[in-house]
Amino acid sequence: MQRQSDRPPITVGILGATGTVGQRFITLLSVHPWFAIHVLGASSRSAGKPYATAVNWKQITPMPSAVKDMVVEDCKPEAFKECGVIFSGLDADVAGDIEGAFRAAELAVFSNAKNYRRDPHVPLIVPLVNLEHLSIISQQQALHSPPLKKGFIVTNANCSTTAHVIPLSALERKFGPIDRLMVTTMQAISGAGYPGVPSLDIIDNVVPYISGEEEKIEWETRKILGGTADVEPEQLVGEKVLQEFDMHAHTPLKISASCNRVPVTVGHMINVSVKFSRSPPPSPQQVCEALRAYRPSAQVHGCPSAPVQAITVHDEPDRPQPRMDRAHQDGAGVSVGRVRQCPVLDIKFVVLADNVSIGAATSSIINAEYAVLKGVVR
Ligand SMILES: NC(=O)C1=CN([C@@H]2O[C@H](COP(=O)(O)OP(=O)(O)OC[C@H]3O[C@@H](n4cnc5c(N)ncnc54)[C@H](OP(=O)(O)O)[C@@H]3O)[C@@H](O)[C@H]2O)C=CC1
Ligand SMILES: N[C@@H](CC(=O)OP(=O)(O)O)C(=O)O
Repeated sequence: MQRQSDRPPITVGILGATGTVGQRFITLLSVHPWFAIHVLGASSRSAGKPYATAVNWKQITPMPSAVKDMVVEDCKPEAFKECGVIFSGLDADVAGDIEGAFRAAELAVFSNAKNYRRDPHVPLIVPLVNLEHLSIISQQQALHSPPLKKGFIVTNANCSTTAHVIPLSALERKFGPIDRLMVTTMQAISGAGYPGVPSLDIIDNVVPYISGEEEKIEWETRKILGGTADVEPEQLVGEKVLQEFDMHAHTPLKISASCNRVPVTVGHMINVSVKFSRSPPPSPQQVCEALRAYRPSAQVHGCPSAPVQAITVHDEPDRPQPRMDRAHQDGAGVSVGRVRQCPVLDIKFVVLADNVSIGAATSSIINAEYAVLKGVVR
């Protein structure tokens, strides 16, 4: 079989290319071994302008020269019809209609937006956790009217959900199901896009509310770790495939999330406390060993953007910290620290993830890499 690295690059389009996530897509894809940026799309405010004029570039690396003169397109499928893959960093207010139209036009869409995450026939994939859920794409295509041959939508999760399900997946694979879970987030300002939270609201402050976030984290965690949780029975066409991976089919996961916005630019930190179904629970040392040994299928299958180490475990008592640890491995993995016994549940720890990289763009890219390896992108 011919390897992807021996083939011509796959042309890709980026929707929402001027935004926080779109800019990270450009940074990562401009040096990608398989994908080549072909078209950039954004709102009518940006369309028709050269990318360098339309965008307010906020990455710490310079804008890649190859995109500077590309003229930004409206997000209409015709301009993207040559693309093998579409990455979407669209504002959720418009992502539903636009991504739906791209799918109907037989385009393969990898989305960061929340709009389709709860659809039972759309995979919600954190690539260091549940790449196997990609297998429900064929059902999504079959159910579309008319049935689709190449078009589909794959979503990745909320950035906080992504951060904590990675260590949770490592623990469940080693020690069996988690029974219950409390998470408290400290979310960076960049999570709200640009310009995001007004400076007068966030400097010298913590805001203990992010609209819709707690419900999303609770629901998404159950869909990712529990396969089909909360899906109405009549919608369960994807059930058969997902149940195979569902550790919670008979032991529903109980989860409570509390979300806070903190004055950090990039990097979501989450305090996690877990109770395992099994008794006695693993010790903190066993937990650290399981986290360090975790090797998700993105690594096993050789996805080029997968981090070498999925979970970096810190022994220092005051790590991870956003400023010091978010850039580790280009933000493609997560960092865990302060693994210790919890006197109320079993074990508690803190996890840090770059919300724009593994929390968004990097996840989409690894999902697409895996889809290429599996022949789903044609
Ligand atoms: N930031 C983060 O950490 C994360 C974000 N997400 C999700 O990713 C998506 C993008 O987020 P983010 O980059 O932060 O958002 P931004 O607000 O920074 O960017 C939004 C993008 O959408 C485009 N857009 C807005 N309106 C329209 C329209 N009517 N038609 C076409 N394009 C439009 C904007 O183009 P223009 O510049 O022309 O207005 C811009 O490119 C959102 O759905 C968000 O919820 C998910 C995980 C993490
Ligand atoms: N709401 C998240 C980022 C985000 O956009 O999430 P979602 O894609 O789930 O709407 C944050 O503010 O940090």
